[in-house]
Amino acid sequence: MSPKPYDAILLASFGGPEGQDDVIPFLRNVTRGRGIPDERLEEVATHYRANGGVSPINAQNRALKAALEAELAVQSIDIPVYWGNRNWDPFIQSTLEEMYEKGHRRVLMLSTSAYSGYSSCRQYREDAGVALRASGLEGKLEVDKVRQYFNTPGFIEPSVDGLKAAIADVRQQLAETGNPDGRITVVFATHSIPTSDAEAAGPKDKSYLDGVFPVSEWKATDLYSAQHLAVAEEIMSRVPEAAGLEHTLVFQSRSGAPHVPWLEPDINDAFEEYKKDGVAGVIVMPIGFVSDHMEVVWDLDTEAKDTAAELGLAFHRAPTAGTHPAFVSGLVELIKERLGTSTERVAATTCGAWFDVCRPECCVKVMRDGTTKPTIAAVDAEVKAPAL
Ligand SMILES: CC1=C(CCC(=O)O)c2cc3nc(cc4[nH]c(cc5[nH]c(cc1n2)c(C)c5CCC(=O)O)c(CCC(=O)O)c4C)C(CCC(=O)O)=C3C
Ligand SMILES: [Fe+2]
Repeated sequence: MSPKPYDAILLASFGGPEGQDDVIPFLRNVTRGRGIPDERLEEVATHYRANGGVSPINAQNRALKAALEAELAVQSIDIPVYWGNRNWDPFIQSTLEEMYEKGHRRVLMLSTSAYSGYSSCRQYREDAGVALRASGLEGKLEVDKVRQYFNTPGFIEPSVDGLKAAIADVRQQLAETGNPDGRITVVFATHSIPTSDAEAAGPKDKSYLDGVFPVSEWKATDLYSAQHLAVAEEIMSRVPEAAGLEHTLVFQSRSGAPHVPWLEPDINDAFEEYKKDGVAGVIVMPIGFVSDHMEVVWDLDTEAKDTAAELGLAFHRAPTAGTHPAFVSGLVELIKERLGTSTERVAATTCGAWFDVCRPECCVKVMRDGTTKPTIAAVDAEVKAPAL
């Protein structure tokens, strides 16, 4: 897409509760209209309750916002960063209203979500589309979106550092238990999603992917999984110490009704299989996430770690990108790309730079009433940019 003089950045994220009283209202916001059983909500509430009702995600987003502001200042790029969430205060709609009141007219949205898919990409486009419509700012405030960045060097590099440290740690753990040559599996972990969402990920007409991520390169699976597999392979190839280690992609944090199929295997079930196969240690690489939020500290550092301990597997969980300097400067590169001050569209992996503007019916989700929600940042977006 041709560059534009954006006048503000919207850091868009998931949001999380900030105290015990927020937990249930937050979970209701997340699951509204999605058929998540009450028992699952009660179960997830206990993860937040154990942490004082506070999700780590908001502090992590405040830190990311500060790190982006600092890097923009170092590079003398004069553009303010605002923050808004899908599920908790400050909500995307109130942030967009504030931005408009302060005089901004061309906003570039940057989300804390790296891959294609409904929850990861399209739902952020809907959040903005719905907010513009509900606030009456449709046609008055332009909101575009930074491309999905799973396969940018800035997203990959923190995991390269993390994998190196993890291998050293697990080797040490195994040596201490008298098994220095024990088999290690590198387990790349991401959020499970319904298989129907995985199949709908990316442009509906897959021929749009020719020259970006041709179907011939991800024949065996869906686009969401294929993007993760490409990232996993790229990380493995950048770590010489990982040569000879096996690696897999697993899924975590499944919700939804039991009869609805979600991507598998679950990380805990996978650990049992590895144990049976003679694996001695696991390295968990949480590549599906951008910060060490609740899905990481609970589902991986608590549940999966416990499973590993019960099975007698050595365990190490690598950090997410967080505020790693390579990640922060990589995000600034993506902003510069859209401002037109950097012309290089960087991409790592066999997959090329993703779309700035989504192709028709990308990651489409039809609601229960048969309609789709208003979106931005797509060739078929319902909410049009104003003629400025
Ligand atoms: C792909 C994906 C990402 C990764 C990409 C991205 O980062 O965007 C992600 C991130 C996150 N998911 C999070 C939390 C939750 N996700 C839930 C439910 C769901 N997630 C889904 C998918 C994803 N989720 C889906 C298909 C559902 C079913 C309901 C629905 O279709 O919406 C529920 C409901 C209860 C439950 O069943 O778990 C909660 C509480 C938090 C915040 C953590 C914190 O508070 O620190 C974060 C960053
Ligand atoms: Fe989630």
